[in-house]
Amino acid sequence: MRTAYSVETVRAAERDLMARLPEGALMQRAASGLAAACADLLGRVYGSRVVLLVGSGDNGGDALYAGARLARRGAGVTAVLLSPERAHTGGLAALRRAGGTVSGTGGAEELIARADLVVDGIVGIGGKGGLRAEAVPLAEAAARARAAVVAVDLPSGVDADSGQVNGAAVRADLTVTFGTHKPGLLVDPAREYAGSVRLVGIGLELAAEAELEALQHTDVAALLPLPGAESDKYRRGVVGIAAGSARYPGAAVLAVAGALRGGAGAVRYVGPAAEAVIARFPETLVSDRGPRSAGRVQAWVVGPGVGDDAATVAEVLTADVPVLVDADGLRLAEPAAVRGRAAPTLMTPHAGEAAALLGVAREEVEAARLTSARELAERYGAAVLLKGSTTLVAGPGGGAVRVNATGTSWLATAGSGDVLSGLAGSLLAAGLRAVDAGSVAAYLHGLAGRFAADGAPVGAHDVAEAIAAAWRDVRD
Ligand SMILES: NC(=O)C1=CN([C@@H]2O[C@H](COP(=O)(O)OP(=O)(O)OC[C@H]3O[C@@H](n4cnc5c(N)ncnc54)[C@H](OP(=O)(O)O)[C@@H]3O)[C@@H](O)[C@H]2O)[C@@H](O)CC1
Ligand SMILES: [K+]
Repeated sequence: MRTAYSVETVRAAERDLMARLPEGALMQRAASGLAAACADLLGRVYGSRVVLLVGSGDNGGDALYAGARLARRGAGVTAVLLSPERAHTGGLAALRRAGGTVSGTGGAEELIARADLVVDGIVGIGGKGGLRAEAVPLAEAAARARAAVVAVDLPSGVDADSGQVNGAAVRADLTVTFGTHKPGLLVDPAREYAGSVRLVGIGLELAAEAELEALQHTDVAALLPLPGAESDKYRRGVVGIAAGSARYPGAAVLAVAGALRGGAGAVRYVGPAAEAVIARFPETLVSDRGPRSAGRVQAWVVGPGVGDDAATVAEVLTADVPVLVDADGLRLAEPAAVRGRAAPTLMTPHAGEAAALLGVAREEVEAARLTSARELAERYGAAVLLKGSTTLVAGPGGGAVRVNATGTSWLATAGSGDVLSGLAGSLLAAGLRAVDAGSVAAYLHGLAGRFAADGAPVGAHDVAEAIAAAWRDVRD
């Protein structure tokens, strides 16, 4: 499991560790990891041109000490000091001893344009608000330059805890982060500024709960429902799909396609698209008698393509089994009916649907994805899967939010969400907790999207078909 901790937790762990270590030891650990990453990126350190962008805090100190290490290996290192009188004294002395030079901000843009590597030590976890005005031209020059850009701990200008970006921020090719990932490195929009992320261990012991968790292959493998020798189809769980309409039969077909690959023993379809479903998937149990009379299921999926069928949505919400609400269902569900449910609920909005549920503009959700997912989960007393290039899954009781990074932009295709809801519903029926079902489904769905796309456009049915390959890959 990859985890990310809040700045507050990092600060507390830093204090504990600093009290036990000689002064400056922690910064040396950070600088040594940073210098090694820079050297890897440069390939040949000797003779390379390195520019350090140095702010007034310890983030700048890390950059200066790492610059000193590179200078000792023969790099030409220049530090651009944003506030010369407040730059880290020890770091500055080390750089000078190693033969590095110092410059003010005048002329910095030309230095950056000629550099092989730019190290962004403007600001780290001590940053507040967006990048300050004096730092903006430097970030812009770095973006224009052909140099590789390495961010120290975080790309300067992004918010460590929320992943929000207010105004300009540094765009990095690589971020070298210390002790733990920070939420902003895993959540969009900040994540896009970080480039690839390298974690350097510095010995922090993080006592509090993580803010974010990102499942990896082994975590997903451990959560996948596998049939035992005793399992029959009913013990493996039956998932009910209340989706589709005369106008949108495809949503039903795609939700069933996802559900058949999610590990439930059987898929029961209820609604007006039974013919289309059966034609494509003859193994589906179909019924046109409404959810309540359809026979026992262990979880429901309601909403994809149901159009204006509010009655079906309301009926499913009264079920005493887990319910996944998606698409039209999110618009039609009575908030009180969701909040009043005793069994778990999983809501799966994209940013636009989440915005409608929260009564804000779509842009606000996109700018503050983590806060929005948490807020929705709390308001509705439900687990919330917020779709996007980094899908988030927040639980109703707070706690760590799951973030999924397997997604690909090829998944932004019509019907892909229907496949995801079927898949997640199937995992719910097989007995996974709502947050686990959502995050395992997002993981498999993202992976399936990558396999199906392989660099070319895909349709949602291709994604559904590739889910089996995603399972196999995870279990390998
Ligand atoms: N945690 C750990 O275990 C370890 C942490 N380490 C390192 O320490 C870093 C944290 O250092 P830190 O606390 O000195 O804060 P830092 O990020 O340098 O920024 C503060 C300075 O920036 C300024 N400033 C603020 N906002 C700004 C903005 N928007 N735009 C521009 N400037 C802004 C602010 O100015 P002021 O408000 O005072 O005028 C203040 O002077 C951490 O990220 C990691 O790199 C490692 O060395 C070892 C292990
Ligand atoms: K930085």
